[in-house]
Amino acid sequence: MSKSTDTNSDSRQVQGTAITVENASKSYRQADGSHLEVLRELSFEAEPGDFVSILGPSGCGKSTLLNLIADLEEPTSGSVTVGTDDGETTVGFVFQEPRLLDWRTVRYNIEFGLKGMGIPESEWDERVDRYLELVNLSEFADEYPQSLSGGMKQRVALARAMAIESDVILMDEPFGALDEITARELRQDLVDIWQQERKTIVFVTHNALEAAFLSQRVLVLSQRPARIVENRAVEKPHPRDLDDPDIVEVSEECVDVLQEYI
Ligand SMILES: Nc1ncnc2c1ncn2[C@@H]1O[C@H](COP(=O)(O)OP(=O)(O)OP(=O)(O)O)[C@@H](O)[C@H]1O
Repeated sequence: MSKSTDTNSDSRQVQGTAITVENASKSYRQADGSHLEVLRELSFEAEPGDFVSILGPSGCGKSTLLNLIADLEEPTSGSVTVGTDDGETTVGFVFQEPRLLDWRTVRYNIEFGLKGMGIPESEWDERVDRYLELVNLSEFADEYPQSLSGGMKQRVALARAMAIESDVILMDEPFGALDEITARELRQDLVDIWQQERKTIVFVTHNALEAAFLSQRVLVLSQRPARIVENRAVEKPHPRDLDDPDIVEVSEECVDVLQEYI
């Protein structure tokens, strides 16, 4: 895992890993033998500890891009490198649905992720306690998910992803199913956690304002076959407000580009 210190205003000890995507394309073979071209020659880089959002129309290939970064799928051409070519890297995923085991406690749900990653049992208690504290759920460790609100469940999912201490966290519309007030709270919490942990985060969303608020960089994808039609740095340091004119301006620019390429 690479460690370095960055120079921007969100500087903390950086824990994450770089991502390099070079001319990556992805096509799927369909039942009738034809090919569905989903991603076309995408190139971008994320520095260790960056927060990058991917914004794009429905079905353009955002989840496919996350799968390439997670090494769950191979690009048809081009390359996707997380960390160095030879190093082992780990990724944590957070999805739109929290995907918790409802019949198991919050603590067990996080331990289950640790077990899956081969983390020694002797470390589980410390990790679970630490990451539940980070998401403000310490007192809910022994509760079952059905007694938690949607926002709390999503916090557990975030703690589970963080607890494996992966190099990269991939988030696929994690707040898309939450009401706006809860989503606002979680966005701020995510920024706070990111500033403390400085993992590399790639965050998929349909919401341009969310992307502008959270990230250091917003990549806008076109309709399929998706290309990167905007690669926009967001210079404003955190803490940010959703209604800050600089953030709103970035979001409006991204929406304009989206509209052009839909
Ligand atoms: N394994 C697969 N085999 C065949 N086609 C696939 C496969 N995975 C994804 N696709 C197709 O690729 C396209 C892009 O899917 P993907 O889920 O990446 O889009 P998305 O931008 O994440 O969508 P949404 O915004 O609706 O979440 C879709 O047409 C989908 O049907």
